Amino acid sequence: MDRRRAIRARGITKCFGEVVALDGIDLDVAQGQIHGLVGPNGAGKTTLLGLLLGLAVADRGRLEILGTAVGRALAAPDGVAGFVDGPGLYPSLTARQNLAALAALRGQDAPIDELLDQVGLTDVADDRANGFSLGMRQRLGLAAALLTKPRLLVLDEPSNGLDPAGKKHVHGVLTRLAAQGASVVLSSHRMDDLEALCSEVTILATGRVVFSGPLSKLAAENRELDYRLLTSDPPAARRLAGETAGIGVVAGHDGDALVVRALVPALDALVVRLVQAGVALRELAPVVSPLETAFLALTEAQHTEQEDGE
Ligand SMILES: Nc1ncnc2c1ncn2[C@@H]1O[C@H](COP(=O)(O)OP(=O)(O)OP(=O)(O)O)[C@@H](O)[C@H]1O
Repeated sequence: MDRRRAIRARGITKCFGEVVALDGIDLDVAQGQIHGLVGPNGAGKTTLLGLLLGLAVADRGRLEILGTAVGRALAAPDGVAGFVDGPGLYPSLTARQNLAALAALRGQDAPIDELLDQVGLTDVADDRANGFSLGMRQRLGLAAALLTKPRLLVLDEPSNGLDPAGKKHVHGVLTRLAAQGASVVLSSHRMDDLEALCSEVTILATGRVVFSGPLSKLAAENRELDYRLLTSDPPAARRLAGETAGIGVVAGHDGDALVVRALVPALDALVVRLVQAGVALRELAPVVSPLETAFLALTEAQHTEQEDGE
C-alpha cells in the first residue's frame, strides 16, 4: 500500500439501477496535490467524490484512501473531509455558532476566528447562515471542513457562487493546505479555476476517465491552438506572422489584436521575430485555454465513439 498517495482507485464502478455512473475508474492523487475533476454534466464527478467521502460504496473496484483500503461502511474515511451537493449547515445559527457547534460535536477546541478569517467571513461571523448567499455558504462549508484538519479535502464545485474576493480566499486556503502536505480533490466547470489551482486533472466523460495527468501534458499535446497577440505595431505583426512558417493568420478582426493558429514551436519563432523587428509584445494568450480545448476534444470524441457503438 502506498502511503505517499492520498488516493489510489482501480476499476471503480458504480451503478444506479440501469445507469452506469462510474465505469472502471482509475485515479491516483499524490499527497500535497490539488487535483481537479472535470467533465460534462452527468459524467460521474459527484458520484466519485461521494465515494471518496464515504457517502456511498462502489459496486466494484478497489479504493485506497490515505494508505487504507476503503471498506463497505458508509462513513468518511479517517482524515477525509468535504462536501458534495453543498455544505450541510445549521441555517438558524450564525457562521460562528455553526463552527462552534461542529467543534463541540467533535469535542475539540477550534480556532474559529482564524478559520472565519481564512475564508473571508469575519465581517458576517455573527449573521445567521440562512441569510447567506451561495458563495458565503460555500466558504462556511469550507471552514467547517477545515475544522477536522483534513489530510484529504474533497469539494464538489467549491467555486460556485464565489465573487472575486471569495475566490481569492478559497484559492488561498486550498493552496496553503496543499503546501502543508494535504491533498485536495475538487470538481469544477470553471476551467480558469482548475488551471489556477490544480497541478493535475482528471477528465471524465460518461463515467470513464478520458485523461488524467498534469495540465502541462494537456498543453504540450500536439494540438494547434488559436492565440491572441496584442503588439505595439499591429500591421507589422500581421506581416511578420504571414512570413513565419507554421503560423496561420486567423481571418477577422479583433480590434488591434492579431489571432494566429499555431503549434508552440511556430509561436515561439513568431515571438522571437517580433522582438527582433522591434515590435513589442504586450499580451499573448490562447483564445480558448488548452484545458478547455482538450476537454472539448476528449469529451466530444467519447460522445461520438458511444454514438457509433449504439
Ligand atoms: N442517486 C442517484 N440515483 C440515480 N441516478 C443517479 C444518482 N446519482 C447520480 N446518478 C446518475 O449518475 C450519472 C452521474 O451523475 P453525477 O451526478 O455523478 O454526474 P456529475 O458529473 O457530477 O454531473 P454534474 O456536472 O451535472 O454535476 C448521471 O447519469 C446521474 O443521472
